[in-house]
Amino acid sequence: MPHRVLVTDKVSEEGLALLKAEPDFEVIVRTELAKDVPGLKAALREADALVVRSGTQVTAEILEGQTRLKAIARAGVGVDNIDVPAATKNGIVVMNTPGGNTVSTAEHTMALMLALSRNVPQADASLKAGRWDRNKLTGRQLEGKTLGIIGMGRVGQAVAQRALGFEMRVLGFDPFLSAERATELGIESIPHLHQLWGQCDYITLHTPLTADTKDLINAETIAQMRPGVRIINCARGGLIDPAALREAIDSGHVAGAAVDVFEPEPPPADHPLVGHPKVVVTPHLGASTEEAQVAVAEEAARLLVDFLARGQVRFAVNMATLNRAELDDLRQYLDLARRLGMLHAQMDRGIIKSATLRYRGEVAGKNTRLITAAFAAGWMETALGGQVNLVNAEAGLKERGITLTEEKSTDPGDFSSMIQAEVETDRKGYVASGTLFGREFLRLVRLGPYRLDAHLDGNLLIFTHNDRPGLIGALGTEFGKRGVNIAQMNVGRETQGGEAIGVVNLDAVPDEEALKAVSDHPDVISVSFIKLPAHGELPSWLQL
Ligand SMILES: NC(=O)C1=CN([C@@H]2O[C@H](COP(=O)(O)OP(=O)(O)OC[C@H]3O[C@@H](n4cnc5c(N)ncnc54)[C@H](O)[C@@H]3O)[C@@H](O)[C@H]2O)C=CC1
Ligand SMILES: O=C(O)CCC(=O)C(=O)O
Repeated sequence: MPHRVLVTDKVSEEGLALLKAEPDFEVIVRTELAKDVPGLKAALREADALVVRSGTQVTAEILEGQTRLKAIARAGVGVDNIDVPAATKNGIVVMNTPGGNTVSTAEHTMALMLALSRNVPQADASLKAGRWDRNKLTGRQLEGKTLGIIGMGRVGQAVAQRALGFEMRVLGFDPFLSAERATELGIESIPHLHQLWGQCDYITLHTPLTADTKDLINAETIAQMRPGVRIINCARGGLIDPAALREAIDSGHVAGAAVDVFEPEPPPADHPLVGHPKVVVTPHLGASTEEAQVAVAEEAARLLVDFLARGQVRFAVNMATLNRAELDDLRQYLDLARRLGMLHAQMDRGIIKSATLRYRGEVAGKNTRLITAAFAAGWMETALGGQVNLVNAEAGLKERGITLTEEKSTDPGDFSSMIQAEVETDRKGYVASGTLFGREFLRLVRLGPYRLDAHLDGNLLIFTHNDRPGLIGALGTEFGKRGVNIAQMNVGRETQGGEAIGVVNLDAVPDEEALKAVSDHPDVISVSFIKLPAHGELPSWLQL
């Protein structure tokens, strides 16, 4: 089946051409679905990936129960139009294309700053209306003025460089802006936002919209600003309380504003800022240049080709970056951790509270975060089936209040690599450890207090028992009578004649009667039947 990519916003032809040129890709452009929730939901049931800009709202309702959809590529930076937690919950990777539209957005910010300072839109409108209003339209120079930049990421830094070219004094506020980087850029780093407001002639916003940045510009922060300040927003509409800004412009405290972004988009006709004579507005044009649109569309296309055809994850906002080589290197460990998770899930030892993954030896030097995620995926797979994978497993455990902890030691111990998973429940903790023999064979080497060497695949019958002669033979007879062949058998004990554990790999699933016959044996203490994937059988998220 070809990889089907659905595109619901207008993206440049160059990006679509890259996707269409791939041998096993089918591209369907349906921009009318951007505003059609039931239509989009239905179309996604038949799609492997979705490409959007900011026009499509990808809500939890749309993502719920999507089993074929694997990836969403945002041709742009902001993913606030995508419900990322809902995507994570449904195992969908969300990727964006940072960088491709940085310069365009920074240039648009400068264009708005200049237009605002020199009354360009008002002058244009007045001359076209037949007036020659030279006296009314006197502006201000940027040179020597202080610009405050909130959000010193890609766009913020690009704006800083351009503003320095206009000989402005530039102040930057960003929790991730170090004093060294600020010095390198030639700007001043402001440690606390409250120190920035009163110093600026211009304030420009370049942060994402988050709970912290929502209504960052409000009546209270505006009151701390210098009279005559001008405000520019090319980031997200929700960063400004529009009613508060309008009031401050009307009172003269704020000299004017330039706004490219709104909440919602398009803004309603009675939006407090849109019709105001001292506000310059553009319809979310920051990234709308030929160059930026080609760059982000091509990058989005490359992200999807890399992901769907080559198993490489780049610029994911809800998953650790994983490339093919890393996946190839980690695959056996991921498989081992997943099987340990599946084993724990089926042991039925009370209500799960937490798990600790201990990595020893060579594996401790690998990307254990992913291996832990694979354990979590295996752990929840029995309960949640195919809905769970590397993207959503850890978040799924967190949602359920279960904590995952990692411990690492490069000391190899008895094996060159060992993964130990200890699960704590309301009853007691339980440990299972696994290792790799060669590159291919997954072994269970510890279960509870017992050392073992059991195959970690297929049908496993695990039974604790009194270490007495005759039990193993009796068990073989019971299974033999029912035509269930024993493929492997492994026994572990702490002391001769004490309590012991047996792990039997069976060629077929034993029926209830066979299991009952085993548990009824006077020397058997407990019996668990565990179903693991066959040797070499991988879930789709490990087959990329
Ligand atoms: N108008 C348009 O067409 C475009 C708008 N954008 C928007 O511009 C914004 C910035 O984009 P990029 O620079 O590419 O993103 P970025 O991720 O490179 O930079 C964002 C910066 O904001 C900082 N930040 C987060 N919370 C903050 C807070 N409370 N106070 C101060 N700084 C904070 C982060 O530390 C980060 O350095 C995003 O919201 C993006 O969606 C980006 C491109 C085009
Ligand atoms: O797709 C667009 O033009 C919007 C770009 C944007 O806002 C972003 O990249 O965050």
